Parts: sequence; structure tokens; C-alpha cells
Amino acid sequence: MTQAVEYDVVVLGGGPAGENVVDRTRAAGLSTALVEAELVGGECSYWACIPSKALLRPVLARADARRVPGIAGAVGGPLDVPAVFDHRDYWTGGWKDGGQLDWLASIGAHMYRGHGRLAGERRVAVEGPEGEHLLLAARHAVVVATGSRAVVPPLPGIAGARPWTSREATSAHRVPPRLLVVGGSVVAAEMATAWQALGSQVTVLARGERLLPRMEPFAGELVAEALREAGAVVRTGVSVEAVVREEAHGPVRVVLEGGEILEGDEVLMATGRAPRTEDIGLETVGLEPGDWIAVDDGLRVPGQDWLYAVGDVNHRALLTHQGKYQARIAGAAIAARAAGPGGDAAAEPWSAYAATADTKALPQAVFSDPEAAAVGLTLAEAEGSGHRARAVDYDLGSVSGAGLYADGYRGRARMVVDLDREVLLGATFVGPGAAELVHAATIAVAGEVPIARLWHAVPAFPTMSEVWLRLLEAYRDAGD
Ligand SMILES: Cc1cc2nc3c(=O)[nH]c(=O)nc-3n(C[C@H](O)[C@H](O)[C@H](O)COP(=O)(O)OP(=O)(O)OC[C@H]3O[C@@H](n4cnc5c(N)ncnc54)[C@H](O)[C@@H]3O)c2cc1C
Ligand SMILES: NC(=O)c1ccc[n+]([C@@H]2O[C@H](COP(=O)([O-])OP(=O)(O)OC[C@H]3O[C@@H](n4cnc5c(N)ncnc54)[C@H](O)[C@@H]3O)[C@@H](O)[C@H]2O)c1
Repeated sequence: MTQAVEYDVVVLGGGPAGENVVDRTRAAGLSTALVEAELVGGECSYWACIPSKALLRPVLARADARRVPGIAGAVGGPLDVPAVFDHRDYWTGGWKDGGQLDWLASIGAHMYRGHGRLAGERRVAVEGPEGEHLLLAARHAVVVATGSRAVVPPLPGIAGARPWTSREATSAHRVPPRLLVVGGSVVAAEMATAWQALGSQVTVLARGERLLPRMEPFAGELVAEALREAGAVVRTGVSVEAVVREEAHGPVRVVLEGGEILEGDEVLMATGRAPRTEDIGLETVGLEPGDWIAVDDGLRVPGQDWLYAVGDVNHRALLTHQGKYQARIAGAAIAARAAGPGGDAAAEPWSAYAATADTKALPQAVFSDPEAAAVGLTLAEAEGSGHRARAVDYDLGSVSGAGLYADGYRGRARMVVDLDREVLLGATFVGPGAAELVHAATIAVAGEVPIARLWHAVPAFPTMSEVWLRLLEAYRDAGD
């Protein structure tokens, strides 16, 4: 039997969630090992949040400038595409994780590059890049943070069609003349916005009736309208039946239900995520390989007091900031329990040891043009979960701050109020620059700030945040 190298904590997967667990357990003085198969920083740093936002920033900055008199004339031309790619490459560190390795060393964490698998209780086996094997043992906790990968639906022809997933869409160095995008959610909306502006003729094929299906209906409607104005084709209610590329360097064809065939140079499958759990030894601890890992609010796997799962892999909220939040909570709980029998880590809602905001106050910002940002419940979700709720809407473009931000500003805001408790259940903002509006709403929802007190949170003039005042006035004037 191989001698195990012992640590207090072993973290499997070094994406944003895993890294933040390491940060917290090291801060508590616990010896910690991190096992990472690819690059420390994970999907977010190299093939998701960071490169996508680096591609989108020049797109949104140009779009904003084009709506401001005095500068609009100077930004009429195309984007400098090689410079946009350089900007994106800079932000991914050229797909190298040297900076992250330096940080791990600086906090005294040990990093093992290789494929990790659970090997029974408190054990992680690591298979290194040269096939070498090592066993790690955790005195206090193992934290699984192996994230997720893109789902490619098993459609006829798809394997040979070499479709793009989010990885290629965020790392490509060539602009395909025609890009077909299958899916209608966040990856589809953001990548359609980016690649249409970078020079592709984009066609979005969404099977639902609108884009951004998890947000208020007006979000997807405004984003689709703007994509069409930018020259993209947006089709909703369509179902893709096959994806075929007959010649290796030839075009790709998408066959729709009913037989219609669309041709492109690349096809992006923006069709959701699957857990990276099929080969991480879940069967050695009685869990099902390939499944999302269910956890309680304390981020522990029920029945296994040493096993935690944070980030995408637990399927609570597939967002970096939420994975990092879970990591801070799991790290604090592990440290408290490691401190001894007196270490109290009861997962009471809103305590330092419970991931409460995942379900009650989850924010998301989508960097399409216009941006769409939301927190908490939509009206439909509030009503569906039994609240007596009212939605109050306001045309964001009527606020002076928005009018000054951009000529002809188009946008909309909605707050959803719990009529029994007079607190906010959710809020949505759509419009240029609207992503920065959501954090104020997150504070109001997470803090359950009474509407009566929100009147005293006076927005500065002339900022877009004055929309809060207008929403409160609209709520007051609507009566009960
Ligand atoms: C295109 C795109 C854009 C996005 N933009 C945003 C955004 O703007 N904001 C936002 O909040 N979220 C965004 N997301 C979601 C975000 O990327 C994820 O929520 C986040 O990366 C999850 O972090 P994680 O640490 O759980 O997992 P990951 O980032 O997936 O990291 C998991 C790590 O575990 C490693 N690993 C897996 N299996 C093993 C193993 N067996 N052994 C060792 N290591 C292993 C992987 O190599 C990886 O490094 C975006 C997603 C996509 C696809
Ligand atoms: N700015 C951000 O916060 C940001 C940006 C990008 C991605 N993300 C996160 O990454 C995750 C992945 O995003 P996503 O957009 O890929 O997935 P998603 O799960 O949000 O949406 C998947 C979409 O694909 C469609 N779909 C699934 N199978 C299909 C099929 N066979 N044919 C046609 N359509 C199909 C679904 O109807 C849905 O609209 C999400 O959880 C998202 O929140 C966040």
C-alpha cells in the first residue's frame, strides 16, 4: 500500500472555487494540498468569464461610445480585431498559470499537477502527467471543486462536425465569416454579441421562445432586438436535429426540425454544462460517477462529514462569484471544525457557515449589448413560489443619468416586491452599463431592507441609480 502524504485539507480542482477554499484553509493555518489536472484558475480564467469579458469589453465600449455625441464619429469603424485578441490573450496569461502557482507558493499551499480521484474516505489518488501515482490523505476534509464542462448534445453528425464549445468561442484566434450559435441562454447571448461585432455573420438558434430564459422576459427581448440591429439573425422556437460537416475544411450544416438547412463556417454549441465527475472516484465513497454532487447548505455531502463540494460541481449556482462564496463558507466551516470539539460550524441560514445567498439572493450580470443583470426572483418565480408579489417597472432611459450615459438610451428596470413583508424579492436591470446596478439590489434583497428604509438610500444625481427612486415612486403610486 502506497504511503499517503498527509495534509489537513485536500482540494480537488483549482478553479475559482477550489482556489478560494485553499485561500481560506491556509489563512486558518491548515496545511492544504491542491490537485489540478489542467491550469490553476480553472475554466473561468482561461475559457469562460475572463476571456469572454475581455472579448466583450472593446465591443461594449465601442457600442457605448457610438451612442455619445462628440465621440460617436471617432468610433464608426470596425474593431481592431488582432488588438482585441491580444487583449483577451493578455487576460488569460497566454493560457499559462505561472501567476497562480506563485500565489499558491506564497501562501504555503502545495500544488499537485495531475488527475485526482477520491480513493475512499479522506483519500485522494493523483495520477501525474507522466503517469506517476501519489496518494494524499486529509486529516480534516476533502473538498471537490472539479467544476463543469460544456454539454454537446448527441445529435446526428455532431462528432465529425467539430463544433465549437465555450472553450473555442472564448479562445479562437480567427473570425469565422459565418457563425451559427445553438442555444439561447447566457453563453449564446454573450458570444453572439462578441462575434457579430468581431466580424462574423452570426445566426442564433434558440429552441425556447426567447433569449435569456431564466431572466424576466423583457431581458431576452431587448437583447434579441439589439442583436438583430447589430446584424445578427436571431431565431427562437427552433429545434436543431443534426449538425454535419462533410469535408474537414468545408462548411458546417445545421439541420432544423422540418428539414431546413443552415450553413456556417463554425457552429457554437452553447447548450449548457455537465459536471466533471465521471472519473473522480465518486464510486469509492458511495456516490454516482457523472452526477452533480448534492450538498447541504453547509456545502457538505450528506452522510460524509469530511467531504465538501463547492462551485459548479454541486449545481447550486453555476457562477464564479457564487462558487467563491461557497468556498469561503466551506473554508470557514472546515477551519471551525478543525479547531476542535468546541469549533461551532452549524449551518444556520445567513451564518458564516451556510450558503444562503445561493437560493435567496443570487446575482448575475450578462455582458451582452445591452447588458442584463438580475438578482433574486423574477415575478413568475415569486408567484410560483407562493409569494403575494408585485412587479414595478420603469423605463431606464427616462432617468437623467441614463440619458447622459447614452443618447437614445434603451433599457428597463423591474423590482419585484413581497407585498406581505414589503421587501424586495428580486430586481432586473437591462441597458448599457446596467451590470453595475445589480449590486445595490443584491444588498437590498440579501439584507431584506424594508421598502420604507430604501427611500432613505438616496441615489446620487445624475447617476443611473436614480432608477431606484423612480421604482419606489411607481410602487408607492400604484397603492396596495
Ligand atoms: C463562456 C462562459 C462565460 C462565463 N462567464 C461568467 C461570468 O462572467 N461570471 C460568472 O460568474 N460566471 C461565468 N461563467 C461560469 C463560470 O465559468 C463557472 O461558474 C466557474 O468557472 C466555476 O468555477 P469552479 O471552480 O466551480 O469550476 P471550474 O472553473 O470548472 O474549475 C474546475 C477545475 O477543476 C479541475 N479538475 C477537474 N477535474 C479534475 C480532476 N479529476 N483532477 C484535478 N483537477 C480537476 C479543472 O481542470 C478545473 O481547473 C461562465 C461560463 C462560461 C462557459
Ligand atoms: N455572465 C455570466 O454570468 C455568464 C456567462 C456565460 C455563462 N455563464 C454560466 O455558464 C453556464 C452555462 O451557460 P450556457 O448558456 O451554456 O447554458 P445554460 O444552461 O444557461 O443554457 C443552455 C441553453 O441551451 C439550450 N439547449 C440545451 N440543449 C439544447 C439542444 N439540444 N438544442 C438546442 N438548444 C439546447 C437550452 O434551452 C438553454 O437555453 C450557465 O450556468 C451560465 O449562468 C454565466
